[in-house]
Amino acid sequence: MLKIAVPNKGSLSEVSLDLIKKAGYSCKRSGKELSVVDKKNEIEFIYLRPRDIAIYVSKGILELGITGRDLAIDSKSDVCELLGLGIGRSRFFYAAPKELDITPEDLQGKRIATSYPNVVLHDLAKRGISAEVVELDGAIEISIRLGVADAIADVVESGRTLTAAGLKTIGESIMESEAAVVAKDEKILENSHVRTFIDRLRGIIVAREYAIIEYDVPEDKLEKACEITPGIESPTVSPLSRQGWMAVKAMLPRKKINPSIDQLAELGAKGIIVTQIQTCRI
Ligand SMILES: Nc1ncnc2c1ncn2[C@@H]1O[C@H](COP(=O)(O)OP(=O)(O)OP(=O)(O)O)[C@@H](O)[C@H]1O
Ligand SMILES: O=P(O)(O)OC[C@H]1O[C@H](OP(=O)(O)OP(=O)(O)O)[C@H](O)[C@@H]1O
Ligand SMILES: [Mg+2]
Repeated sequence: MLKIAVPNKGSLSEVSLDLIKKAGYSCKRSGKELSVVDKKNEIEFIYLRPRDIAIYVSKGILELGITGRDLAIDSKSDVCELLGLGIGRSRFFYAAPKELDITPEDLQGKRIATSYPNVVLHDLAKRGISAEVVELDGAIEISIRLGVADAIADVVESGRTLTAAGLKTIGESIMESEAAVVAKDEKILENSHVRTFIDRLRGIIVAREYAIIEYDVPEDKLEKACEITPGIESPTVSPLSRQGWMAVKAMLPRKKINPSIDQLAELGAKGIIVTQIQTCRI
């Protein structure tokens, strides 16, 4: 039976489990079970701390895992990413008290608090900076005020935690992260259950990024309309019973929905409808 590690807590847990559920798998725990078997799909979902997932996968103990790219890098485990999931997105920055006017190069000889020691040590080495890395488990932002560090390196999402602690980022982001499906290597794709799992998750991710747009348009405006909604391969075009009018249907990136509706309406399109996609295979 295929064994897949899923995050048991933290920022990635709920979003990953929701994605797996929408892809038609049953992985929901009723209590504190450490694993859930989906008999129908022959998969065992193992609940692990996201930080540990890449370790089990790299050793070949579990075939797949869902973890953060940054956590996998920091664990120094040898895993490859089969699919970025577009959830749990974050950036990783150095930060210091907002009144200090410093750059990462000024961190020489300083104490830097972080939960990602390997990421930070690697970045400091790249910059040729020697600094002390103070490893903490969480609440990193308060470590400067409490006197154990001069600067921090941490995950930033909205930036609200930094602002609340009177800190600001310094320098460019060191790393961008999202949740991803990881495996020991790509050979695992020879397993049909693995391919199905990846394809189904991809279906949900693509469905979240696209919508279906449908509208009617005068035949002489069809070419221009198809340029606005080119779809993936090409739009579906069918004649209306009303002479001189065509119906068009296409997939459209969500970000383009409103500007495209404006342009189509301007062109003379009527009955423009946009619907959500639940899942897809493109
Ligand atoms: N706002 C966020 N805070 C922390 N991690 C985030 C955030 N947004 C996305 N992530 C990602 O979630 C993963 C960290 O998850 P993890 O469960 O280890 O820590 P956490 O979410 O801080 O949970 P906790 O501190 O409660 O254990 C990383 O991949 C990180 O990039
Ligand atoms: O930019 P923001 O949206 O504010 O999010 C980033 C913050 O969230 C996380 O902390 P978390 O809440 O997990 O607490 P922790 O520090 O104890 O891990 C992370 O370590 C940052 O502190
Ligand atoms: Mg945290």
